[in-house]
Parts: sequence; structure tokens; C-alpha cells
Amino acid sequence: MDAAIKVENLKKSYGNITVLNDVNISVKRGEVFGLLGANGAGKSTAIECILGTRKPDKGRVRILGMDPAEDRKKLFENVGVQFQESSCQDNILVSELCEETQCLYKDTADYKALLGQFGLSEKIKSPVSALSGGQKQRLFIVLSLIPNPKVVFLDELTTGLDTKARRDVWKCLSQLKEKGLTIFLTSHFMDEVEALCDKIMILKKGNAVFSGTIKEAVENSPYKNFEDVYLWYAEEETADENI
Ligand SMILES: Nc1ncnc2c1ncn2[C@@H]1O[C@H](COP(=O)(O)OP(=O)(O)OP(=O)(O)O)[C@@H](O)[C@H]1O
Repeated sequence: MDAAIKVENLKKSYGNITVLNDVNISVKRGEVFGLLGANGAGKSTAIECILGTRKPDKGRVRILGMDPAEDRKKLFENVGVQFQESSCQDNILVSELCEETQCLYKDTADYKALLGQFGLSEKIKSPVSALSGGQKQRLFIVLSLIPNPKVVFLDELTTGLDTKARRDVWKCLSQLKEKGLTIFLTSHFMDEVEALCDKIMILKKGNAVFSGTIKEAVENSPYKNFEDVYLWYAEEETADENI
């Protein structure tokens, strides 16, 4: 079966600084893939190049067999995207924003059910500007799921959420995964990565320093705790120095 997401030899530089250096990614349908790395490692740039919103210098990308630069319309009927920062009109209500999003697609999920799953039913008539940071974050995940996507990209999906909200989001995403959703996420929380990801890639200054399962990452390092393992791959200094 074709990979849901296939990235070959992706390269991107800003001026003479290489931000992505020959990155190769393959995500199967129904898998949860985590792209990890320190601030500035190149994760957001990779997502933007994969989605075709930023032009890579080199490389080939296919999502559900489609070229994101050429098949934009068809692709975005099947792909949901939640970015780190999303902007919308100041006074728009949660229900209005969901309805506006729904109008853009043919086949959509029931947004009221999604708001319920993500703990936002009571906020349906609130202005988006009156939501807390964590509530907004959950709303943007809901918006990414409205197109009933086969693949969803979630950039730092639980940054700003409290402990209970994070757990609730994990549960919702696990349920969606069981229904066959392919998830591409970035995260700085290793407990989250362990709870959700089937496969990971660790980027260090644009280079993939590890690609595989969490179990393989642990086995190929001197550490047992996944956060130590991650730091060992991702950072200049050793994990010991961070304890
Ligand atoms: N438009 C741009 N012009 C020049 N440099 C850029 C641009 N966008 C990003 N960069 C640089 O590219 C590098 C990678 O940035 P990117 O946002 O992809 O990192 P990231 O891994 O997503 O970081 P974070 O975890 O902080 O979100 C950084 O050094 C950043 O300063």
C-alpha cells in the first residue's frame, strides 16, 4: 500500500543556512508520526514544505499520492492542518468559525460532536477571542478535523494545555487513529510522543539524526528514559548534563 505521506530528499536553505538537509520520511496510513527536535531544528519548515505552503529547494513530496503543490484543492479536501498560531476575526463566535470552516468542504464532520469530544461544548456561543489559550488550541484542533481528513498535521498540538486537557486530547487522537486517521505531529513533550507516536524522526539542525520507533531509539542509545534518549540524539550536550 502507498504511504500516506512520502517525503524524499527534502532540502531547504534560508540564504546560506541549511534548515533541512536531505530529509526522507515515510508515514503509513493510520500511523502516528512525530517530528521532534529542539527549537529551530527545522520542524515547522519541514511541515510547510511538505504541505506546499513553502517551496523547498529540492525534494519530492506526496500526500495520499498527490503533489501538494499541484493538487492543492483535492489534497486539502483530505488533509487537516492545525498550525502553531492561527488567526481569525476578533469577534467571531466559536460556532460561526466552525460553520465558516464547514462551508469550505464538501464532506464534513459534525463540528458540535467534535467540540464535545474536545471539551468545548459550553463555548459554542463564545467569541473566539474570549477563549483561554488552551481552549483556543483545542478549537484549532477541532477546525483541522472538520474536513473529515484522512491525514492531519498538528504542529505542537498540546502546547499551552493543562494536564487534564492534554490527556483528553491524547484520548481523542487515539480514538481517531483507531478509525484510520494518519497523524503527523510535532511536539516538545516526550511523554506525549511516547503515548501517541508509532514512529518518530529527530531533527538536529535540519539533519535527521534518528528515524524509527521509540523502542529502536531507546535500544540504540545508552539511556532508558525516553527524555534522556531524545536529548542524547537532539542536543549538543549529553543528557547527563541536563539532569
Ligand atoms: N522565513 C525565514 N527566513 C529565514 N530563516 C528562517 C525563516 N523561517 C525559519 N527560519 C529559520 O530556520 C530555522 C528552523 O526554523 P523552524 O521554525 O522550522 O524550526 P522549528 O524546529 O519549527 O522550531 P520551534 O520548535 O521553535 O517551533 C531557524 O533557525 C529559523 O530561525
